[in-house]
Amino acid sequence: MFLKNVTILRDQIPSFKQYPFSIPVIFKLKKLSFKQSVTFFVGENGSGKSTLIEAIAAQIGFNKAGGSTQNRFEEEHTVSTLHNYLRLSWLPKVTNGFFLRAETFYQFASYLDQLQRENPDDIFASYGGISLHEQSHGESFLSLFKNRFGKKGIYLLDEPEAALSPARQLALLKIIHDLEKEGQSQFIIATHSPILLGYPNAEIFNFDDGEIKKINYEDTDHYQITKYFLENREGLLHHLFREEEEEGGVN
Ligand SMILES: Nc1ncnc2c1ncn2[C@@H]1O[C@H](COP(=O)(O)OP(=O)(O)OP(=O)(O)O)[C@@H](O)[C@H]1O
Repeated sequence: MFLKNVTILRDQIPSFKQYPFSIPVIFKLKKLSFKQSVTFFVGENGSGKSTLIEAIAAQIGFNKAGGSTQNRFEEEHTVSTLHNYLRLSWLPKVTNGFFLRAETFYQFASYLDQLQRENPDDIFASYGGISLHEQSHGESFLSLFKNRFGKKGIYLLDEPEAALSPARQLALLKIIHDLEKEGQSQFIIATHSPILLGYPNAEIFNFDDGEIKKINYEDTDHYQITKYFLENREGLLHHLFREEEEEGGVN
């Protein structure tokens, strides 16, 4: 693994009253240390996972909307300035890698199409041989993982499960495992997937409760809610729908 610590330069932050510094986990963050080659960020929607992973990616020099240090496509979504206030500690430093942002993957695929049109080189060769637009969403994600990942590098993935079937999520676990066992890759992954989170020996950081804290796999909501749902589906749904009916019953 390469990235050891992310430190936030708190004394340089102009105001904690505005996004992204007002997000509770960012407000409290001082330093995050990585001990394993695979780290997961989990937490409720809106808890700040994407904001932090995007800032780490930007501080490495990756395109904030997804891609590597070479990719320079225009992102349409607003990005935070958090990266300007992060210090990354490496041992050793790597610049190779990729930032997968599920949200902007479509734009990234269009950018590759444009590069392919404008360049004599076969740009698609690193992405499975054909345009990512000509593959299904899930196929294109997996093509990226299989073909573009591999060299010594750091891979930041924001909700990679977004397009992947459960079987393909298992395939991604295998790809991560193969890359990690060679000791050449580090992964930081924001996810809601109980399958991905089950990766062995990963460190999981929970963004709930307003502070980033380590959590065991079995203690995550993702594990517990999924397990409970699968084991008690009928009862849980009955309870859930009855509560809803009772709440909306008067109308
Ligand atoms: N560009 C923005 N401007 C202002 N607030 C923002 C912006 N982007 C995100 N936020 C807010 O910051 C908070 C954290 O958002 P973020 O996208 O990091 O959450 P997340 O944990 O990745 O959520 P999810 O699991 O839904 O992807 C949310 O409350 C969100 O509304």
